[in-house]
Amino acid sequence: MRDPDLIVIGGGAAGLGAARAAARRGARTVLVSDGQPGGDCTFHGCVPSKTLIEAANRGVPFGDATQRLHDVVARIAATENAESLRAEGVDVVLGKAAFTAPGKVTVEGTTMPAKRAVVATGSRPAVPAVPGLSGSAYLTNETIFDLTDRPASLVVLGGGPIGCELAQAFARFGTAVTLVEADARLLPRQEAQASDVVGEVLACDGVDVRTGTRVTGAARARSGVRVSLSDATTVEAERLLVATGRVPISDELGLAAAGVECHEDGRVVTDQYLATTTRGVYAAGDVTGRLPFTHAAYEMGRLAAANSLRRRRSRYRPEPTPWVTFTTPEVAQVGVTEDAAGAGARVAYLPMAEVDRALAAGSTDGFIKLVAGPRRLLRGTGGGRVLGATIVAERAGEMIHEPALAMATHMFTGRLAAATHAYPTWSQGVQLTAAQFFMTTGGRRAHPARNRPR
Ligand SMILES: Cc1cc2nc3c(=O)[nH]c(=O)nc-3n(C[C@H](O)[C@H](O)[C@H](O)COP(=O)(O)OP(=O)(O)OC[C@H]3O[C@@H](n4cnc5c(N)ncnc54)[C@H](O)[C@@H]3O)c2cc1C
Ligand SMILES: NC(=O)c1ccc[n+]([C@@H]2O[C@H](COP(=O)([O-])OP(=O)(O)OC[C@H]3O[C@@H](n4cnc5c(N)ncnc54)[C@H](O)[C@@H]3O)[C@@H](O)[C@H]2O)c1
Repeated sequence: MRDPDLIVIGGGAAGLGAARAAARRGARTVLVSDGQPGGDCTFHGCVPSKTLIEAANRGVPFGDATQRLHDVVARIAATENAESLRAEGVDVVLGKAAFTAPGKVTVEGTTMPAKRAVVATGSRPAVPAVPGLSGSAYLTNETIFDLTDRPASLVVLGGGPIGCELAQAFARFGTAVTLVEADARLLPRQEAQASDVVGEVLACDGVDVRTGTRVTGAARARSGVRVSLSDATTVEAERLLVATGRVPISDELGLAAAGVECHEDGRVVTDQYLATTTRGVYAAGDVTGRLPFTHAAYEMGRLAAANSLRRRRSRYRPEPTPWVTFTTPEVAQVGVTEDAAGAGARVAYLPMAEVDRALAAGSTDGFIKLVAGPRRLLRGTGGGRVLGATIVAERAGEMIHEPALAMATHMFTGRLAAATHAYPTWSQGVQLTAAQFFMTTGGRRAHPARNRPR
């Protein structure tokens, strides 16, 4: 076989994005993956978690839900397997890759020349150093989707997206769930008001939410596991799920041998073109520590591969990338939050209780918040360009794409306000919110952003 033009290491979303983009450009592309292509998203992340969440919301019993989960994973994995990738022009090598020198990659004892490479090795669960935890048979996202029987009780460590999504899903299946979060609020990376709504709905679902609380110890107990908390209480449950963040997979890759530098916490150092510190080597996805989402990983992979193969490179622009936490209601965000908005920014806010469709659906938890820059032509009145949005609503994951498109196209809020939206849709709430940059509507008007310290 002739030498590859590009070697992609890792078969998750970032690796798939990179390999497909390179093959489409006619480059001889080799994808090295130490498991079936698909990565975390397909096998241990988005796909199984969203299948489980949908089943829980529709009242499907746990046993049927896990069967459905395996079917859905298999169907999606079949679109990404070695055979289908070969049909797209990508050669797949199954095995663990490592750099042995600049321009050289070894896979299971065979060395390949790698004048261009994309590192897309993803991340693994971060497990806190808590006495007794390692012996407590804890679950992570790599094992929880293999459960066949519903646990009667579950302690979830970590109130980020994984913790909140799965705590609610298991509570809806009938498991008694305790959710422990070290920060003062759930989903600490999102708007504080979003955390409040999610805390309230989880409590309504029967989840025992303990924020501002750390785990100080864990031990096996007759019921399963006993967890000691920093507030001097203990919780016993059948199972324990650790969902306390991620660590990039950059060790055991021989990156130092290739001159590729990493930050202290393992993130591969990349510049605005996703280039690493070694010429010809790019990185994409979770391993970079940039936006930790499937669609962002895929886009980074696509761009990294294109940049490695062409002279005129493009910058990676993360700002208009939306993300969604799939609780009920969903929490969706793009761009800046009110707290992070700069001077001159204005904010429009609308509770879902004032959106007719939400009233009709009897699903009024949540709000829409739009952040816009200054509009100098209108002397600061009116809305400038859309800088960010947070939407908490039953269908927030669908609604966020309008503000995301506005950001991607540098749109002014006036266009959102002026475009006729169908009545009565959830998205009409976005139009009503945007209108507040121009007039008082329903007694509400956009206000200067309040930058609150966290
Ligand atoms: C429970 C859960 C739910 C999630 N839900 C969502 C969601 O709803 N929406 C969303 O956008 N994101 C979600 N995410 C995040 C998303 O899964 C990740 O951001 C995404 O998978 C990152 O893709 P990646 O390609 O960077 O890494 P990965 O998917 O981790 O892929 C990396 C691949 O590289 C392989 N690899 C590692 N080292 C080597 C080596 N030396 N040689 C060869 N191969 C190697 C790994 O085995 C893996 O297959 C979720 C994550 C979790 C854990
Ligand atoms: N819908 C989605 O897009 C989605 C869903 C799930 C996961 N993900 C991604 O997967 C990654 C992992 O998710 P995650 O929720 O594990 O990570 P995370 O880092 O977002 O959240 C982890 C949470 O655990 C808390 N924590 C850390 N140590 C703790 C301890 N000892 N005790 C109690 N709490 C502790 C942190 O304060 C944090 O709130 C994230 O990057 C996330 O964006 C995305």
